[in-house]
Amino acid sequence: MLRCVFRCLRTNPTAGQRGMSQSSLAGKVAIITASTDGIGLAAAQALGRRGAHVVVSSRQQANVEKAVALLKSQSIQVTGTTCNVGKGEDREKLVQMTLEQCGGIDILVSNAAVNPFFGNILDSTEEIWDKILSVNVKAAFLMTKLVVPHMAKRGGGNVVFVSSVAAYQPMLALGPYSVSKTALLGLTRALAPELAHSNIRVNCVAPGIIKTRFSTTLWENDDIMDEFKRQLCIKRVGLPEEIGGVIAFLCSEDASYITGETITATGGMSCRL
Ligand SMILES: NC(=O)c1ccc[n+]([C@@H]2O[C@H](COP(=O)([O-])OP(=O)(O)OC[C@H]3O[C@@H](n4cnc5c(N)ncnc54)[C@H](O)[C@@H]3O)[C@@H](O)[C@H]2O)c1
Repeated sequence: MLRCVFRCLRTNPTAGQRGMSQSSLAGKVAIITASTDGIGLAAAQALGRRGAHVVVSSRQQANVEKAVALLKSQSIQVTGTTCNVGKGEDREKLVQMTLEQCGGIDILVSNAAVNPFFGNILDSTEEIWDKILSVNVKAAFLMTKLVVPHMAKRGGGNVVFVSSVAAYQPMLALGPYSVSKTALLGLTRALAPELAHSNIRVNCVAPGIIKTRFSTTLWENDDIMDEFKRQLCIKRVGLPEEIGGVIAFLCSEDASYITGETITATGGMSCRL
């Protein structure tokens, strides 16, 4: 047993043992879904600044082109394509293009999400549930399933799901969306033990209220924000880069002993299931 452990340590040295910065992602290839704006774009910037080649995507070609130009202007290695994560052929195209243009896949950040419904949960329809679960949960799993064999070929990798503080305490009028985000906590825990054998870590980040287009109705409303601030230790809305940094940490060797976990980044809101 001990001999096996030592052999393992010899064949899998940590970044520190290899003498490189543990937060460096040089040579890594990272796919980030819905990454032309908001938290996805901030994650691409954080991963790219640490040396990863980032593959950005979203549904609109014009948005992809804009994000690629921005990242290039920041000296980040970047490739872009359109991808609707709800469509199987788009997911496959994204993976195929990454393999052809970047030679492999080391990181997946599953960030895309929709929320087409505000209201009492009992007023939500089957169509709404299908849409929310399909994009927010099923596509996250199916993207993971597609990239895992390619990560395994490279000797390991990292998957990060983007959940929400709403996973812990469903937000008023956001019942189905909140439930989809709770499902991602479960998906993280279900995948981590299976993928540990392939040296793939699976983690999740649960942001609080972050200033992006997605949450405009929350942070633009003073009454809602006053109520939220009462629950916060850090009395302000979060910024996309404050989540991008957490994602990059989870994908780095600094987090080499972390898997199956969700990191909450909420400005100190209490999060308990
Ligand atoms: N902003 C917040 O306060 C907040 C808080 C907690 C969690 N989140 C989560 O962070 C993630 C990113 O959101 P954001 O706040 O950066 O907003 P955002 O609007 O910039 O990002 C969401 C993106 O998902 C994209 N998207 C939706 N359906 C898609 C599909 N089928 N295929 C591809 N892309 C699709 C949208 O076009 C949009 O660009 C989401 O998962 C969201 O649930 C956001």
